[in-house]
Amino acid sequence: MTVSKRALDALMQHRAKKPLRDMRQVFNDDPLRFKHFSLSLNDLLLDWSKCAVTNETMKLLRELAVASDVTGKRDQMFAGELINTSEQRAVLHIALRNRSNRPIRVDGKDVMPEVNHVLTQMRDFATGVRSGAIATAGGKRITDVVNIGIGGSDLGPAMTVLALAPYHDGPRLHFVSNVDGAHLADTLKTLDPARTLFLIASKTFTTIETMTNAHSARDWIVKHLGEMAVAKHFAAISTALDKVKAFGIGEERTFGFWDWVGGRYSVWSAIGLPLMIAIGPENFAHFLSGAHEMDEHFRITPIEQNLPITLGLIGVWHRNICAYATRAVIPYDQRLARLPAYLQQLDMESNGKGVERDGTPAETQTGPVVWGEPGTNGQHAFFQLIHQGTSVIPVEFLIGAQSHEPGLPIHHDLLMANCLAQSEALMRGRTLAEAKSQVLAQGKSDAEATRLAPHRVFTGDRPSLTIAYRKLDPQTLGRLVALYEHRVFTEAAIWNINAFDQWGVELGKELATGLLPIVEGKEDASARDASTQGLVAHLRGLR
Ligand SMILES: O=P(O)(O)OC[C@H]1O[C@](O)(CO)[C@@H](O)[C@@H]1O
Repeated sequence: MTVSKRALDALMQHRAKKPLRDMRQVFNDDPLRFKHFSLSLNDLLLDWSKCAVTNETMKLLRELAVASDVTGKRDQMFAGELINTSEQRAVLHIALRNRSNRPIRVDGKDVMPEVNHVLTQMRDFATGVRSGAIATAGGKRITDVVNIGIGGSDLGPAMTVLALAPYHDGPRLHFVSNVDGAHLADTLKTLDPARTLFLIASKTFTTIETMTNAHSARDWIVKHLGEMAVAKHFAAISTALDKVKAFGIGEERTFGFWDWVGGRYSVWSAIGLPLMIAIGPENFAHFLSGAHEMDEHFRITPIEQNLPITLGLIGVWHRNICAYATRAVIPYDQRLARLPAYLQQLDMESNGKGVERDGTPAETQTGPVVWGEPGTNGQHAFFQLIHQGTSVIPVEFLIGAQSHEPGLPIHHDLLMANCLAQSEALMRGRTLAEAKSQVLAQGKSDAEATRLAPHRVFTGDRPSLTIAYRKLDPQTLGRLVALYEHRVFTEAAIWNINAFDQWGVELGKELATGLLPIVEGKEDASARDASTQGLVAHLRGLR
């Protein structure tokens, strides 16, 4: 048995002793509970006091972190070691926001000069587009920028552009990701080709969705403005510079990055160009600084005070010890509406793994299902199940103290009150006796109250944690995203899995390639399974 397995077993035995039963009582007994189970980095606070953990739990979780060598693995990442072992790659998104400029080496070579070079190239381009100095083929100002990409080449910029809408003073941004022609068609309908710039974002420049959308966008420009216009209406972001060239995009409009940047960790690279165009280079630099601040915290802070490590340990507690299969991320911040989708890729593509780093089957459960929607909307949809359903779902609330809407103060007060009320309700619950007296207070008979009360019982003791910050500004967003990245890292380190490959997306891609000629009617489906054959026949019959 490995050391970390032993540490997990110790946690299992600890929980079997039911260290905490009634969270209401726990809070009554310990007025300092919030103080003991919260941490902060400047104004960013993590409160996990409403999770069913004790000092002993935290001690055992920290021992698990030590047994799993979380800090040793973290140091390997920061040192540029090839920790993505199935692809023999370093993992250095932290270099992209290394505002200290401390040398970071891969194979002995400092990557910072290249990182800074691309940042300068991005800044010049973004400034030119924003000021009008970089214009379209007809000399017109660019009013609309369309990012064509998918996965990490879409979610990062799309999530952050929405999150930082109050700082958006550049051209309008649009995001096309789905190969469904509806996505591109609906976007193009709103645009003037003479004023539109396309950014083709693809790490590999081979992703079928992106390349199909890119070619269709190219056809649209050629149809309206002619072949010569392509050079002025396209730019590319990729690690595959030869493929970009073959597409017809010039070197001066190509923004590179490197194989040590994973797609889902790439918003800090040139993939963040749409964000920089939207909010300007200075605000983009604040976004990077926020992440760098979290990196430094993660890199040097002891486990006990380390926010990402603590968040990861709580994740492991819920996933492995309490056996909760999912976790919900509920930002009480409408502009973080795409954060759950972003975190789904970050978390589930990183930690949805069935084998350990050496290829042997994982010894424990790995990544949970991550899902969510902004509050308060979620309250009127799925919160019923979170409060009274038969599955326990740990919730992660995010809330800012200040909004960007000073003219609507009551809205933010209501938002905060709702966020706090939800976590309180999950923790406190409502007993049968309380439910019954509530019904009685409404003037119902005792018999009626006895009949209705069970429907109004909330078991309580449902775990949630809250991440609170001053305001969703670029710096804060940078900190938040980096916090979640390092949380995913911490969990992967404990599960001993490689968080930086994604072989699980390959099979579907390969089969789609084989199915295309069948869907097109160029090949027959007889070699496929009966279900696939039946579906092909049905769909083709309806065409
Ligand atoms: O940027 P690319 O190479 O087009 O890839 C897009 C996405 O596809 C994946 O490789 C698989 O879904 C993601 O990891 C990546 O973010």
